[in-house]
Amino acid sequence: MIVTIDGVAASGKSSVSGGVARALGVPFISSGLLYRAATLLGLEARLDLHSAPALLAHLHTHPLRLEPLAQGNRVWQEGRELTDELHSSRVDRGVSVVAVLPEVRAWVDAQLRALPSPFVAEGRDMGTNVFPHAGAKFYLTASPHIRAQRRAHERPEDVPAIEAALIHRDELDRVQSAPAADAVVIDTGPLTLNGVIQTILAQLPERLRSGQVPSA
Ligand SMILES: Nc1ncnc2c1ncn2[C@@H]1O[C@H](COP(=O)(O)OP(=O)(O)O)[C@@H](O)[C@H]1O
Ligand SMILES: Nc1ccn([C@@H]2O[C@H](COP(=O)(O)OP(=O)(O)O)[C@@H](O)[C@H]2O)c(=O)n1
Repeated sequence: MIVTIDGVAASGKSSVSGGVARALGVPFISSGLLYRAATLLGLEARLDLHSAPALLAHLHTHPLRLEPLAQGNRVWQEGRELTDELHSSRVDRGVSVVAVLPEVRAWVDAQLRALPSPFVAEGRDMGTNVFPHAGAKFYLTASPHIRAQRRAHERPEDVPAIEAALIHRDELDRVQSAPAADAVVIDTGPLTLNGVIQTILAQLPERLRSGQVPSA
């Protein structure tokens, strides 16, 4: 069984998915980390981030591995852990350029679909494109200002600069960020993190909530 939690940048996808996954006793998958890792490798190798052939050739010679641990996902490039470097402002700025490339999206999708279920998957297109047959789908939103206030605890820039960057990234990500028609949309603005987690758990089918998560 797969639960998808999509949404806009800094809407709480990763924190909420972690809480929901822990409550269900399953792993969660942060798809955005693969886009971030591809971007980091591209920046380090001074590649043109608009060039899918250059990026994919580099990814083939420098394979990435997503480790979907319950306490937080990690990304490895062979023996090197990239996780701590994936949330820098320079990766934030480049990632939407990389994520718009269909060839890169196909590369990420193939890695995600190869992971064994059950799990909670979070990102932009988990419920629409990657796992359209998921057992339950959610989509998180919040105003740009609230999201910038939250992210200000995690970035060196001030709230107005973060808000402007989030609005810009929302626009670049717009195509792959549409909610699934059958997703439950949750405005996280008035809710605490735990409030969002409980809202989702309360809306899951009973067979999932009871912790009896089937493997397919
Ligand atoms: N409902 C909420 N209320 C308050 N803070 C939240 C809420 N949801 C998430 N946060 C905080 O906002 C920040 C961004 O959340 P995160 O899970 O990284 O979002 P995303 O994965 O969508 O980018 C984190 O510091 C997280 O603790
Ligand atoms: N399923 C996904 C996940 C992320 N992404 C891209 O990866 C970027 C980073 O996503 P993320 O979920 O790690 O980070 P935030 O947008 O939550 O800050 C997004 O801005 C998108 O460009 C995507 O296109 N599709």
